[in-house]
Amino acid sequence: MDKTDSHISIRGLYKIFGTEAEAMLPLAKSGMSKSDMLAQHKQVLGLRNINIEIMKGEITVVMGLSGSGKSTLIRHLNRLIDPTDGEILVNGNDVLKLDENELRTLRRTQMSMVFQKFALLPHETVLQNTGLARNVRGEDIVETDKVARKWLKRVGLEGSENLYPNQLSGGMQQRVGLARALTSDSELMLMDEAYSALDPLIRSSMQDLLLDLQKDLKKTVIFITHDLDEALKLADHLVILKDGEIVQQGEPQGILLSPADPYIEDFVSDINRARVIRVGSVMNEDRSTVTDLKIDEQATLEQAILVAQGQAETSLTVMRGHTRIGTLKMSDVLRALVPRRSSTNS
Ligand SMILES: Nc1ncnc2c1ncn2[C@@H]1O[C@H](COP(=O)(O)OP(=O)(O)OP(=O)(O)O)[C@@H](O)[C@H]1O
Repeated sequence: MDKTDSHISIRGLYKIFGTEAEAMLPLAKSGMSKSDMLAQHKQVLGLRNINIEIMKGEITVVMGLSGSGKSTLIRHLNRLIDPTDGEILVNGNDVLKLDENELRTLRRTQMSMVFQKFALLPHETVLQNTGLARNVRGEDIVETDKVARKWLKRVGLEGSENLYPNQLSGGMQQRVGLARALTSDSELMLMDEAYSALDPLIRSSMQDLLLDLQKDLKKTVIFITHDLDEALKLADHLVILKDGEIVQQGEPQGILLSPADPYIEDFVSDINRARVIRVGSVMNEDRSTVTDLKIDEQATLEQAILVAQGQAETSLTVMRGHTRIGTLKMSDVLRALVPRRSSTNS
């Protein structure tokens, strides 16, 4: 991995909530469980030894159940919370060493947030809400309006500029939240359960919109969710938290195909694998078998099965653009459709 591509480095991060946090650190480092620390010392282990490289231009999804530490982790990035131990580097700068002024500048210029509850100002119009971050920074109003209008159009809200938030549906309000983050022009977008309050269809279209925008924008996005389908759809890099610890992180297809432990196996067991696993993750690189039946490496296994018309003996030629990059055998597809289990009796 090229270090220059790292946007945020989180190294050895620990967070313990309570009056004796510092004193608890050696216990947390020696592996005392969260429940023991709570029972014996009345201190809450929020995060333990978190190490993540958040790469520029990627969507990093942090996923975990309620209480796993997602919000605690994201709040460290803009220093709404200080760690008990560890380092956070943003573009190589240690955020723990910033003074109040530098921190304010970091929050206003380098980061934008999209929240689940939209956080729109009710007495300001859509256009004013969208330009908020730039207005707070004291930027030229005419230019801000121009940029805000551009992004409102891009997220599908052209014509709604003069409406007020309560005149919009939830999905539209979330589009304003997204347009506002884009108008602020920060390199980093923090999206905290941003789509969790939306209806499934609207949620799905907002996910598509983010992926579509990301093709051009290549922002660094940190997306928090407790929904595995959403995580698998959006993530370039997926971090799975449990009880304040990372259980597994990596490229989502790799996690699906090689879950690190029974917790992750359980987590991924309900996924519709045919619709989520991609041909490129399952193919072999043998290019000697040439067949007329072609499939793109980004296609899902379901699409591959359709192309092979369900014939078990068929092989497909896997393409990246116009280049042949490998072969997909239906036997490999079948194996990938059955979740890997580390223990057969579980
Ligand atoms: N200010 C605090 N004081 C004490 N404990 C806290 C505090 N903030 C968080 N915690 C604890 O830290 C752990 C992680 O909480 P956190 O809110 O980060 O989880 P989460 O994954 O974001 O959950 P949710 O999805 O419900 O928001 C929990 O055990 C929580 O009770």
